[in-house]
Amino acid sequence: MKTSIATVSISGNLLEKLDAIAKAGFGGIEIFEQDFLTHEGTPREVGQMIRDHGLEITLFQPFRDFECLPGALRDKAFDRAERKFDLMQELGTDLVLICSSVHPQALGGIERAADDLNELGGRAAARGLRVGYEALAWGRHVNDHRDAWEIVRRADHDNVGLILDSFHTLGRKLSPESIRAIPGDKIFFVQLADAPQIDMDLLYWSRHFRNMPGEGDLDVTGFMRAVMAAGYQGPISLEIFNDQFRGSNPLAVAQDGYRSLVALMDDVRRTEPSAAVALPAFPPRIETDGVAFVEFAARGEAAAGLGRTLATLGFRRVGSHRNKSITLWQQGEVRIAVNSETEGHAASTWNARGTSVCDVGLSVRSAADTVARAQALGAHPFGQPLGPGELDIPAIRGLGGSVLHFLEPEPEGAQVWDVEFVTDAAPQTAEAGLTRIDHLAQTMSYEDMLSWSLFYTSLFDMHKMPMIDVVDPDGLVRSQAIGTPDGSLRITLNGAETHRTLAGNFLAESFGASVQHLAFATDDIFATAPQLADLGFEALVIPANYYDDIAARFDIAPDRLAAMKAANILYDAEGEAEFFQLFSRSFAGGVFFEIVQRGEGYKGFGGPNAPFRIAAQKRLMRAKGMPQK
Ligand SMILES: O=C(O)c1ccc(O)c(O)c1
Ligand SMILES: [Mg+2]
Repeated sequence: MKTSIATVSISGNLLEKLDAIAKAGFGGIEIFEQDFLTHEGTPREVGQMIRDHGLEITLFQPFRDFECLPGALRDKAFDRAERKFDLMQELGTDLVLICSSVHPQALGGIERAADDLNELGGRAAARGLRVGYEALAWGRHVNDHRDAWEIVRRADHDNVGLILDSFHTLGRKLSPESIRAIPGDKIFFVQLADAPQIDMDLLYWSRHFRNMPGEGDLDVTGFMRAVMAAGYQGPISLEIFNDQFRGSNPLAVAQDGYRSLVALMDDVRRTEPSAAVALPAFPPRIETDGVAFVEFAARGEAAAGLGRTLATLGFRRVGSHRNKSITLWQQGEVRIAVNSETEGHAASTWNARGTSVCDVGLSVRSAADTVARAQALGAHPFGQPLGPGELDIPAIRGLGGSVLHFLEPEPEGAQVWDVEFVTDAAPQTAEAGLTRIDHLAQTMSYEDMLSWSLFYTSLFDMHKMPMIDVVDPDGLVRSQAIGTPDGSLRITLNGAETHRTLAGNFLAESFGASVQHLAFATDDIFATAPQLADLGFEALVIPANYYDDIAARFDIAPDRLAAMKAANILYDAEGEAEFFQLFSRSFAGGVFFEIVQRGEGYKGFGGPNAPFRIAAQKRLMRAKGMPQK
């Protein structure tokens, strides 16, 4: 599979872009004219520099306002094209993209456009070059790939072909199915982009909001299935105009692009089996059964404090590591490790971020398959030296310095706790009915949210839920939840735009840690709450106003409401499905725990309660004089 990306998709100068694109694994670039013009160096030198990076120039673009011009303007357009042909030959590329004209004087007419392209095809052929024609969604006369194809068909020249761009087709809500009937060898090039479904002017949407396939709401897979069914065998190229990406880390964006392309083409070959997709075999999206463990890096008094907090939540200290300074806490299926090592991954996390989650273990059917898919998508395996008797549990590096371990179902999966940990003789303390991890909440800067959701949804069988706004009194936090179809693993990704929000403050305080809270499930929060109180748990205090408000909004029996108020339990409902939650106080720069009772069919996370929770957390921070950015 020949992969390619338009230089306009990422930030930096040309050299920085090429370094990032080559490192991410792409085979070629669409050179956007401006990236070349602003570079110092002759076209020949630029071409050489690109090839020295192991990259091919798959396309030179864009050539604008070519077809259907009258009189002298038409002659001028052909002169311009000849000059660009000179340039292409110097650069070393044979294909130019002509996008449909937006020129105010462009005349319409399919035949006229076909004649112009036929003549241009002749001139290109004389130099061994080819011309591709693309319908811009906002083209003056041509704005539909079916019209562009009709023009190319009538131009009837071996050196003239069609260029398809998923955005222009899907953005205009055109069906891609007609593409199946186009001869594959007349499709010269394919550009891919996704976009969030927002109703706005097409040109503005395209130039600012495109994103990687899988990051938006368009059916790019359906589009590409039609293209492959047509027999297309050329480069598959990303052309992403996105304001955020233009200002982000070029390597991170290029790696996301590569990941999105590979995941997309894997989906295409699985759903369109007749299509010839030249991609090495790797396992399909991985099904996971949820979180097997969460590991904190913590030392000294903070580690002891974390242990005390876990005890007030009903966790029992069940063991300590044979060789390392790690304690293990358990309740129901929830396992939490507290790692105080001074070497290795936990130690480097602690050095960089202080007390924070350094590792998450997920339950999967095959850890080897999970690592194989992750590697195919560009992730790196993670390992560190094993001590005597330690098991080599497969792991990868996630985003933002995180590590993910993969554990297989018991009995094999249980081994690590039996083999590496010595059972503590600690007295059995009371549990509080916590059964499993309902969800993990990760915080990141707003601009990294798409990366994180793509990471999870391309590797695992997880789907995005609608994005919601969490209202912090000091700014909005965007929240994107993702989950497995059966809800066994749920993750909320919270994107903070300012350090003044609670989420942003956590990011600043923890120097970019990601897991900000863990939510534990209970089957009966009204039984759990008094048990927690007996254990000395201090819930986050929710003001009386909140309970007046939910009494007005929902039908809640008075004794139920009183019990909720007494235990600081918050409430939400989706139809008949109810949801209850309560929170711990924060520690370590803003980490906290949540306890939820999720009624059958409730899909959310208590979003409407977030402002109350955040305001209460901020009150506590102010009372304690904690730093607030
Ligand atoms: O926004 C544009 O002008 C533009 C240019 C070239 C393309 O291939 C495209 O899809 C859009
Ligand atoms: Mg395009």
